[in-house]
Amino acid sequence: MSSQAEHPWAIDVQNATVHYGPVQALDHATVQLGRGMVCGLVGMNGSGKSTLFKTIMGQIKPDTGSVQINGQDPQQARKKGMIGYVPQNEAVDWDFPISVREVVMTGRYGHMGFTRRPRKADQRAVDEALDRVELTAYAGRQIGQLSGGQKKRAFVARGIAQEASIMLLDEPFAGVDKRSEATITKLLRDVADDGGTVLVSTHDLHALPQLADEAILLMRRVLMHGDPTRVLQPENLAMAFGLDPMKRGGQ
Ligand SMILES: Nc1ncnc2c1ncn2[C@@H]1O[C@H](COP(=O)(O)OP(=O)(O)OP(=O)(O)O)[C@@H](O)[C@H]1O
Repeated sequence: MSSQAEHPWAIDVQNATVHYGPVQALDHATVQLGRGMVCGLVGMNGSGKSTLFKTIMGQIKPDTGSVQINGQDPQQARKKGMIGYVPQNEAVDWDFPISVREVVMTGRYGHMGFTRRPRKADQRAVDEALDRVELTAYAGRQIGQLSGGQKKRAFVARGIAQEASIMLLDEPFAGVDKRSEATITKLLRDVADDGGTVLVSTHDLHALPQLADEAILLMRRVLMHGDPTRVLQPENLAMAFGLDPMKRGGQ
């Protein structure tokens, strides 16, 4: 990671504005994240969280501003396998005929070259990632034939096998059992402890201080970015949600 470490920010989004036709999804959003940390991304439905992820991955080019990943163009960074992504459930075709193991193996494509033929190191990385998310016994199963929590863990395993230094997770705790939540939370901490950068959107505000070192409150623009406990102060949540969502039991 020496060349990456020369750049002060792993994720550097400056003044990004994104429109879908007439809908403005991001409004001059600036997000700068360092290494060795987990950052929670909080905002109501439609506040631009998924759009921010797509912008960081280079899937969307903002109308204004700039995006750099470890000092590089985001599309290049993604091609090099720097960014692991756990999508929202809705963004995945769960009927696709692919096994859990094959999904995790797609994380190794960046390591394989043109042939995409897995070598021993790739097989080992996939085995280890499946073990860490406790899905070894489910490796041969079609990806749709897993519980909600197991599906999320499979995509987290893909990011681990990829050895991505940046992990983006879009609501990994939605519809997830406690065991999966604990496993995923621990793995994200491990990624951060290894010097990685984790950005995770969540509606579980109660768990945020345990999960994250920093938090971002998004409402098309960044309303606040800082210590999770400070960001979660009722007056800040009222700005982002209209009323105190902690009293509504999350969301
Ligand atoms: N492909 C699209 N075409 C048109 N509008 C879109 C598209 N994707 C998102 N939007 C709109 O952009 C805004 C931001 O959407 P986005 O999905 O980024 O929000 P979000 O915070 O991730 O929401 P949620 O919590 O519901 O997942 C919303 O108003 C949404 O309706």
